[in-house]
Amino acid sequence: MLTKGTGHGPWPEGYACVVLDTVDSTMTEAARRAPDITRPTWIMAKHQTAARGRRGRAWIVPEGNLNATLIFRPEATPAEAAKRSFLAANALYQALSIYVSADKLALKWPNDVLLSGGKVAGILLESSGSGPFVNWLSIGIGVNLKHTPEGVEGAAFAPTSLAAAGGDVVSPKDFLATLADAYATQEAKLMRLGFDRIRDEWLSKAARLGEVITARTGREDVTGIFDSIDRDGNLVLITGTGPRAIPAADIFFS
Ligand SMILES: O=C(O)CCCC[C@@H]1SC[C@@H]2NC(=O)N[C@@H]21
Repeated sequence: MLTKGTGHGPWPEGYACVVLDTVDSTMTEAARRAPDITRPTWIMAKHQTAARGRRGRAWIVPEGNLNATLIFRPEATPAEAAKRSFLAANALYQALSIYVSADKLALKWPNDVLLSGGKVAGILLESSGSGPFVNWLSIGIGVNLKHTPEGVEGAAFAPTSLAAAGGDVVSPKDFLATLADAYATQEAKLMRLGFDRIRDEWLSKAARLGEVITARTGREDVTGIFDSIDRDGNLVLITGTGPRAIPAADIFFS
């Protein structure tokens, strides 16, 4: 059972953790360290000067929020590696539910965590490799623990924070310890039971499942009933012309 972690450890078996004061981005730092990584390593920074979000957006990081990247070598194809975003979302849901009532939390495809309807956490995946398997995978995670970022423009979901939603006070390092534990459990589940079980867990926490939503792909807006995610992690909408599997989009609720 997941319990509150402390930044003093222990870290999950086989994992390492590095805590830095200031970096440009923990994603960039992970890529710099990639050649020397011999075991899964969490890289946390108290401050980031050039944090990035999905689709080239900036990520605003007031002090007291979590900035961390897990880098490891998953021995997976790029498509298999990409499914790790669902593991990360499940782990975030579990970790956050230690500090705030779980009925306020929901997962939004592809990889956001909502708290009282606002975005409390985001996930960014990056990988490198030219063969059939990725050489390394980085899972970047930002969690608004203490502060709600200001100046976020054009977001489909307004940001919120654990503090704003009445959650417990927790330091980034203590939260990371809880999250690291939850993520290691997800990896073990993937190895033992396969992606279907990860997907089922994700779907059980999904926002607006069975309801009408809109996916903005960049080329078109697709509106339909949110039916499922498929075995590749695509969003499945039932539209007026039949089921559509959507690999990448921003989601809007009606
Ligand atoms: O757009 C999103 O929702 C993803 C945001 C990911 C932000 C995190 S903070 C830690 C890591 N370092 C970065 O530069 N980005 C990710």
